[in-house]
Amino acid sequence: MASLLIRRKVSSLGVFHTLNGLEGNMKPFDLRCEMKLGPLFGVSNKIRQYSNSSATTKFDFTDLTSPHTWYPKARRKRRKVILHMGPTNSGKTYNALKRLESSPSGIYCGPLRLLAWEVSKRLNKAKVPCDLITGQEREEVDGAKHKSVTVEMADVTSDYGCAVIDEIQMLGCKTRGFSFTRALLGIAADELHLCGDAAAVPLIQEILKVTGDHVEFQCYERLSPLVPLKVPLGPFKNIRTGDCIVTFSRREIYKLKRDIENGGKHLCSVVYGSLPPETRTRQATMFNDASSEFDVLVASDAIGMGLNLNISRIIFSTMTKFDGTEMRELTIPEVKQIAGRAGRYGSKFPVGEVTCMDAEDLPLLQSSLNCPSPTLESAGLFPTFDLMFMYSRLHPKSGIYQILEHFVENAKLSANYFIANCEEMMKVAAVLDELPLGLHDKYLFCISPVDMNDEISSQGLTQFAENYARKGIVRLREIFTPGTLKVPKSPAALKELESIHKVLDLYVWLSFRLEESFPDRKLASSQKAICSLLIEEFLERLGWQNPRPNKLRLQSGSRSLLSQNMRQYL
Ligand SMILES: Nc1ncnc2c1ncn2[C@@H]1O[C@H](COP(=O)(O)OP(=O)(O)OP(=O)(O)O)[C@@H](O)[C@H]1O
Ligand SMILES: [Mg+2]
Repeated sequence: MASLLIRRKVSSLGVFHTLNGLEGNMKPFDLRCEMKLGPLFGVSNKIRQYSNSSATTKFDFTDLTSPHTWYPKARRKRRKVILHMGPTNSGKTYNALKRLESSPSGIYCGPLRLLAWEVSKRLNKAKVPCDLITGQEREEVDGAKHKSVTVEMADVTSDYGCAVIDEIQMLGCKTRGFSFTRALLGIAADELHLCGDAAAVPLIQEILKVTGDHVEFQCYERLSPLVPLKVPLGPFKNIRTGDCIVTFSRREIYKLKRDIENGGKHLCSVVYGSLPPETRTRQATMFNDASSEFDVLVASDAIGMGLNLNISRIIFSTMTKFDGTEMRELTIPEVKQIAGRAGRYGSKFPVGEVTCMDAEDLPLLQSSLNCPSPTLESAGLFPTFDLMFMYSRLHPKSGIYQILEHFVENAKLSANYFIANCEEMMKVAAVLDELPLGLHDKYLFCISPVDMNDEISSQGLTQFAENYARKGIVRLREIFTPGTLKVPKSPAALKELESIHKVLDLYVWLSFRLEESFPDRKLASSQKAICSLLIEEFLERLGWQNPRPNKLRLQSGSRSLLSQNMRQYL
């Protein structure tokens, strides 16, 4: 590992990567939304007084049965909630965005950075100034009254004319669901548009019974047909322009890319979860661009939600995926979401097709497409920091690990909710409890976008937390030497560069929350940009192995462009 001076020895990186399509930065919400209450991220005086008083002993902080009361600003409104429900590619998001565009102020909350990016671009193009805000990005536009954000960044402290929560069925997700619940209960908008699968309707109705909101429905039908094919793909020579091959392991993605490119007819863009978001965006853009030679996409389910790509046919290379614990078959919603990327209305391909590489998988594909998604039973929930803080006042000896464990084991919930899976946070908590940090700092590190299954990423977090605890200031150069990044020469080196990108990304994330203690955001951002350009250069070089002279010429042209792009960062 050239550039990261992580103290402990990093063993070889044999971790099996799951590509579950979730954004790397999609850790739980940004505290500051709730935390405008006081200087130290909002542990307000009111709460301090309250938590010092004898009332704390009588109050059960693990009682999470009325989460709608956590958001007084939203509760002061009688929101008009419009449920846009229907299958993929039916215009749900399109119609909700039309309302957003025409409102004097608004916020779009999406599950993916790519979607937030697409929406901010669209609004700005329509002359509606719109900020883009994700965990690690703040692109502010002069005079903007609109924001496009990843759902974890949903703002529950401001007033909006209109809000959109896209892919609302994600509130049933074990790890990220609670951020959707928070946005659903907490956004103070006159109009709240919820887009998603009809499987979420009964649950949303139940949840909103206690908020006093007015609920309306708009049901949608697919705008263009999706045809499940009766035959599998067959040999790779049957691949054609506009195809997207879906697989769930990083290794398979690169193998497929190479196999297809070796055929000499196509170049492949790739999109998967652990690629830097900006690289994913550029790879998707390149595939979407008819004038680019990258006419085939090889992707994980990172493309599976809401995105509008020029895909004519989805080909499942497998119908099973490793979900972090075990290999399992794809669920009905997963199959529908992924298949729904083919033949988007208004794209180059008016009819979408879907098939598998393996004939044995066709029956599962067919049955999944024909079945309705199972109705959602409950939504994710997670205690606010204030509740944890008050609980900690009663149990001053408990570390954050014990506090989290206590909430997970003892939280009282109504039937509409389940407590979020916070195993990842608890892995971080175990490390942090060794350090002399306050509860809030620990909480902040716990919700940061670290990937604890990635050794480099988790050691980056440990070093940031240790240096922060020791000195109160963390200089990037203490663990990173700028100028040492290189184009990866092997898949292992590529993976390492992706991990380095994650550490730099973590630094940027922390710098937005602990500005004075993490002062090198500019340097971290520029090194991040170099990482993603080097990764892209590696991806393009894979393409050059292709024995097509005309493509070679084109690619070397784009390489010099890439080098120029890099020079501005170096
Ligand atoms: N009335 C319309 N006029 C023009 N284009 C439209 C219209 N409705 C939808 N579209 C286009 O059709 C495509 C699919 O629409 P949209 O993204 O809203 O579907 P969706 O139902 O949200 O799909 P998903 O469930 O996959 O998110 C988009 O490119 C959108 O711009
Ligand atoms: Mg949509």
